[in-house]
Amino acid sequence: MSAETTLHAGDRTSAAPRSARADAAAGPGDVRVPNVLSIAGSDPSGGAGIQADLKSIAACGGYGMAAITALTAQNTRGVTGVHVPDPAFLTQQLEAVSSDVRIDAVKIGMLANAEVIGAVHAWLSRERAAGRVAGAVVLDPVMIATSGDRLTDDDAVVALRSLLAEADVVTPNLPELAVLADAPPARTWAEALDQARRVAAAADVLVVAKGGHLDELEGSADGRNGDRSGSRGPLGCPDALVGPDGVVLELPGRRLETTSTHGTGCSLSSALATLQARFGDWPAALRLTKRWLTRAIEDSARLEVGGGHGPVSHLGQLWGGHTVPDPRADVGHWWDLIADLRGRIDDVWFVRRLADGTLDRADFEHYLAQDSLYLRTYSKVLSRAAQLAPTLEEQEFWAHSAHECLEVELSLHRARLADAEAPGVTDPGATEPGATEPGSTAGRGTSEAVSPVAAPPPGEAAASPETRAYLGHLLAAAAVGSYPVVVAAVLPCYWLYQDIGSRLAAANRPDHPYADWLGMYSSPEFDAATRRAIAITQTQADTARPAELEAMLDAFLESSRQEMAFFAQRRDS
Ligand SMILES: Nc1ncnc2c1ncn2[C@@H]1O[C@H](COP(=O)(O)OP(=O)(O)OP(=O)(O)O)[C@@H](O)[C@H]1O
Ligand SMILES: Cc1ncc(CO)c(N)n1
Repeated sequence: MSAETTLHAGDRTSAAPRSARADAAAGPGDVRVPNVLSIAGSDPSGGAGIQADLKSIAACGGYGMAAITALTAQNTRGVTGVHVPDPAFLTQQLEAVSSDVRIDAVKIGMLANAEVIGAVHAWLSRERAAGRVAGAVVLDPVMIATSGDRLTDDDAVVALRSLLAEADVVTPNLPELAVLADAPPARTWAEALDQARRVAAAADVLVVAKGGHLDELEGSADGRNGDRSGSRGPLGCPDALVGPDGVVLELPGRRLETTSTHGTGCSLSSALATLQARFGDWPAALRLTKRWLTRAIEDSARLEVGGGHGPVSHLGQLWGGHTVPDPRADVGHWWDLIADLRGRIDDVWFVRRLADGTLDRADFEHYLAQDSLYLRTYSKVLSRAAQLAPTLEEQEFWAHSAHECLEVELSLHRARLADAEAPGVTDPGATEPGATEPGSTAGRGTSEAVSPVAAPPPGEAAASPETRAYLGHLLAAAAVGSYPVVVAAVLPCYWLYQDIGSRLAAANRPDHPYADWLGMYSSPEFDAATRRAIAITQTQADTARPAELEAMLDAFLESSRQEMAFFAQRRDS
């Protein structure tokens, strides 16, 4: 493992993408285009080998180079011949590249025999020592093609094991993993993960365990591998990043019903090398790689190539208007970026006291009054989303949410007016007649179950500076933001509430002073609305250009900060 990667290996455990705010600037225009060298065999049918690598590198935003280790005669049905040029000529190719071009990442694929492995090993050690190969090395220990044909001599395995130590990441499929672990093929996904950990520890590398071959495991013929993959349900296709201490990142995946998986291993390893070079972080790179590859497999349906195991559509996402893989286009990455903030919300005095039942009634009422003001305007911003929505279905979703918000606000308002007429009714357990039903789907639809609260002065409560600041941000998005920006701005109000709500609901107990209210804090309807808002935002991010993505992420992060400040506000502020 190189010094460079050992450094990043520190990130293994934190799994924290380097792309904290500034580094999230990941558009093709913002990030240096890495020079990525593939050292691999040729597949003339274009789906695997260097052909797949060059397409994958390009699709992921890198400049691709290729030194050819072997020429295969193959197509989607199988391999009919292999020609291995003199390893000295491979060395000549490699030196031609490294003597001239800065190499930001290396992907190593098919190495047909021990001599070829030796040539690559010698070149790599030399060039790394000289500082001419500074980037990470991803080794795909190719042994057998998808068609079942062998691509590597048996005696090459020993040499391949010694090359592992030069790599930063190794990407074996399940049969190859067993060979590297010198063990019988894993019978379960858990066993595969354990083999991966042992290989990682022995060679001090990271191992990507791939689930592509899970369906071939003994007993998987029924189409389910629940106990085998550690998850119930239909046969999945998980991948995992495993280090010497165990799993660093496990990515569940859907298993796509397709025969177009020729070259998926080549594509995965070269995409991973490229995205790691762009973002400097293995977990983030693997997440992006998996997302990209899954779609490339889906897009294979558009190709008509051969009659066997067809290739994936490497460039289909670009043809369809999507961006080059960019963490900013992954709403899950946005959520990761606010992990610190999320961690701190639970410690905000208001949330802590709400959870443990020590929240002062006057503080609770202040919060409800501000929430009521907030919801009135938030509803207008949701209406703006409805106005901009590109489909009837999305328009309906936002309009419905806007309506729910008003219902909640009106019930709060009525509750306070009723209390103003009947002062002294402060039993927190009582229920306000006419309050809306639990399970509102509004973005902040959590206040409808408000029990009669001590009456504030009739009329309007003044908006606090925090309420004003949050609404100012949302109104600005509504006034001049595009649909993608508006949906990104309203999202934290759903997502953070849903997240906190589930923890608050868990903290509830029958004698809690705000038991009714906490009980309403999470509901299946609100969960569903949150999922829908996330999905809509993700769809917009999928096709957003870099500048738009930046604006979406900005809007999301600012709303998240405002949510935090809203919770943290004090009565006398
Ligand atoms: N049917 C599928 N649906 C979804 N993802 C898949 C499917 N088959 C393979 N993959 C994904 O493709 C990648 C390669 O996995 P696999 O285990 O097939 O590697 P491989 O055998 O080295 O590939 P190759 O076909 O190039 O030899 C992994 O990310 C895996 O999850
Ligand atoms: C050249 C080449 N490399 C790797 C693979 C594995 O998919 C293949 N089929 N062909």
